[in-house]
Amino acid sequence: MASEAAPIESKEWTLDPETEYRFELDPGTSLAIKLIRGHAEVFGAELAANKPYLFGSECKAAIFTWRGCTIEVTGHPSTEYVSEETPMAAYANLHIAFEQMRVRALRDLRGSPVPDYERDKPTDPPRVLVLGPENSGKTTICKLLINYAVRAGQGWSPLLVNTDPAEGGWAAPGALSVAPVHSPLPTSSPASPLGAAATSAPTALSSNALLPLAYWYGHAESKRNPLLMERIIRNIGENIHDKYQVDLEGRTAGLIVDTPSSFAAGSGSSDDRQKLIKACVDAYKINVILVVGHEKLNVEMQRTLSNWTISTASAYTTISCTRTFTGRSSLPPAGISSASLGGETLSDLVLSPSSTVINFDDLSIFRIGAETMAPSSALPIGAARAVSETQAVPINPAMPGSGLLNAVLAVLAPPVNTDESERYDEEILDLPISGFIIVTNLDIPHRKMTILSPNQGSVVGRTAVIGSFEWSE
Ligand SMILES: Nc1ncnc2c1ncn2[C@@H]1O[C@H](COP(=O)(O)OP(=O)(O)OP(=O)(O)O)[C@@H](O)[C@H]1O
Repeated sequence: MASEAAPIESKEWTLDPETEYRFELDPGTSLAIKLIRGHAEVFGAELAANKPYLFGSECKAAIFTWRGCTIEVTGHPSTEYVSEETPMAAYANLHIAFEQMRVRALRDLRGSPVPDYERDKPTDPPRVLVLGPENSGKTTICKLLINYAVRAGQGWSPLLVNTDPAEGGWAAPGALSVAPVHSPLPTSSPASPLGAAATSAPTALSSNALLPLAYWYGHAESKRNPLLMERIIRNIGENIHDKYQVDLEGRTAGLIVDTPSSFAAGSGSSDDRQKLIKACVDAYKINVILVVGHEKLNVEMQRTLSNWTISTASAYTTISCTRTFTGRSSLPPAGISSASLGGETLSDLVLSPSSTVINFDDLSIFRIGAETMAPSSALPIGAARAVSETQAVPINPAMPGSGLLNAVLAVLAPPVNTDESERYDEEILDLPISGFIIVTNLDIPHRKMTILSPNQGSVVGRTAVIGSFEWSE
């Protein structure tokens, strides 16, 4: 029998007010952090005292304290140090400004008296678009501002919109999503930067309160199919609009939109980039653009979108993070038997995907656009595409080279309206995701395929869409 690993020694760190303990983890290692004295937070989510929090999967994060604290760290991070230079004071100021906007919006909605000094101030809640280069800390700022809003004690549930398909928000990479956030979002692993949600986590979790609405884009890069990206951005916007029509108070909490780094710069066409930024501005009625660490983009935004408040936040330069499909749970360092990972008890985090064999005809599978798609600007003048970017092309699993083996597919929700006369050609683009499957085996002679799914529900009769993500163990 293998002997248990010897407990790893713990180290105490005493942090002065407004400083942070930063760490980075190597692959396969984990770290447990316990708050011993004082108050501390990780990207805006408060740590409870005397409870070990587990970090894994090459996580890179910081424990910040406003008033000083002592933490106990168990594990061997590849880098650890205390930084006195943090952008937190600037972020807190932003939060205060947004909080005032929310209060004014709610006061206006309820018809409450307005103090004289506030009479000329706008009454729109903050609808913030966060732009910036790769690893500049965009997702972190979104999370922090959302966490401060939900902690304000006013009952706000701001919407967090994720338009970064490489990240996938609460769904799998390739998805764009939105969810109202009711409680602080945890940090534990770069594989699930926003924590788990009902659609991606085991059923026992408290984070199941988070119910995102997600659409399938299917690729990591926005330049692959900007037209489809734009359509999904607008679809999410329409859903938000519909929600706000029936939830007038909910609207006053505002929203925060995380974007991919390709919106700030990149190898794609700058026209497409500008179009996608404008699609976000229109679809989410953005009134604040927050540019993270990108002076040139800040100036460009001021020029093109002169009516908005543009703020620049200082960037945190980072190493790149590996992201995985499911965000497997990390094992705690030796000596730590119970800990919380991303706000959840470790024992609740065992995923149990189910494998099923289905007939080829049980599922209708499509690809949106052609498999390889040159941008429209690269086509010869006058040339038309054989397959348009938003055309749903059926895939026959019996055809060799279908690309289905090991592919990640999004299973779409059935159309709400089943009236045949209401159907339209591109309807498939407007259906949200209801789950994911991976094709693990194709048996062409018997016209059967094996699928692996995190959900137990049947997919028979459903529509699934392939993208460019492949599953690998
Ligand atoms: N103050 C900090 N101390 C330590 N790590 C940090 C700090 N701020 C952010 N990070 C880490 O840096 C990494 C990159 O940050 P983040 O994901 O927010 O950047 P991003 O701009 O959204 O990245 P991408 O371009 O991939 O979308 C994350 O792992 C995050 O946890």
